[in-house]
Amino acid sequence: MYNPKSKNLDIEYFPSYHTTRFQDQPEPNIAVLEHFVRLTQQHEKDLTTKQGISVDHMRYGAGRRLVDVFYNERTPNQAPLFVFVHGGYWQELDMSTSCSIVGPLVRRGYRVAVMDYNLCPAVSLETLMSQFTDFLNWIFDYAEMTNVLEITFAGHSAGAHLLAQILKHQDMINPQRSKMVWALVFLCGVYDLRELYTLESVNPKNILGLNQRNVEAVSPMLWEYTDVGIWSSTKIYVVAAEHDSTTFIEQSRRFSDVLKKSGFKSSFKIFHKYDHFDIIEETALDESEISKFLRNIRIE
Ligand SMILES: N[C@@H](CC(=O)c1ccccc1NC=O)C(=O)O
Repeated sequence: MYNPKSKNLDIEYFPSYHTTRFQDQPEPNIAVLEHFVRLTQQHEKDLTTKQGISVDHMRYGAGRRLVDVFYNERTPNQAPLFVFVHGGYWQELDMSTSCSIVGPLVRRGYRVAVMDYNLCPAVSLETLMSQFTDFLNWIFDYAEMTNVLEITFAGHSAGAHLLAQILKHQDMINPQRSKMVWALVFLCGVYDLRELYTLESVNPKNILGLNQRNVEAVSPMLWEYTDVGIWSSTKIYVVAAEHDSTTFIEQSRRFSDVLKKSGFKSSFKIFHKYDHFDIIEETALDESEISKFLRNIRIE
């Protein structure tokens, strides 16, 4: 559907097969994932032990519904808030691998919230999505309570998919809230799950709980967006990595088109040289291309 030339959808939907790194290893796809987990866990440890960053542990619900908020002694009271939603195909990864983005943003004056969520199959994808909208409510309440004036949200991969719900729930996001949202950054996401849910590799034993009837309702590419006007001051960036599959890159391109046609201020961008994983790993480096992009959003 998104890559007419593909003969193997399992490969199209497995980001680790598309890295160009670790080619000297017997299985580069396994090596890239191991490296990602090791490096991002180190990033998380370094924040508090080496970088003088403090963290408040909070929760928006039971189980894994956690929010960690990071700041340092120079963080202003009304600091802009940056919220990160991790990926892992709704079934893997957690807070310990999701804090790479924190350091450079805290050093630039942001308060950074990293959220975690209950994973499939403990919950179905539909339940996870509804718990994610509870999180959105929670974070806007938190922002209002702490006098935050400006929020940017970023989601990676499955986290970008979850984040797309912010554009749909007009009942919850009133104009006062949408005006606070400076930017939405969708990194390397999937927005149409119709091909993906049929794949045993991505959705083993249907742990996502999807079928032909509910798959469209969980596919942001297929949603109808109304009340777009309340988002007129929010910039939307749909970002893909050069070394992601054609399917992933095309999903991002088409999702940005859908948003633009619906009336949002969306732009599509391919980040050269990055793959699905180092685009996140390098958010930990103050001078990487992805870090420069993220901090320039505010002054663009
Ligand atoms: N098992 C997958 C891993 C994966 O999809 C993934 C890993 C880290 C962060 C995001 C991911 N994908 C989507 O959410 C793979 O081998 O590509």
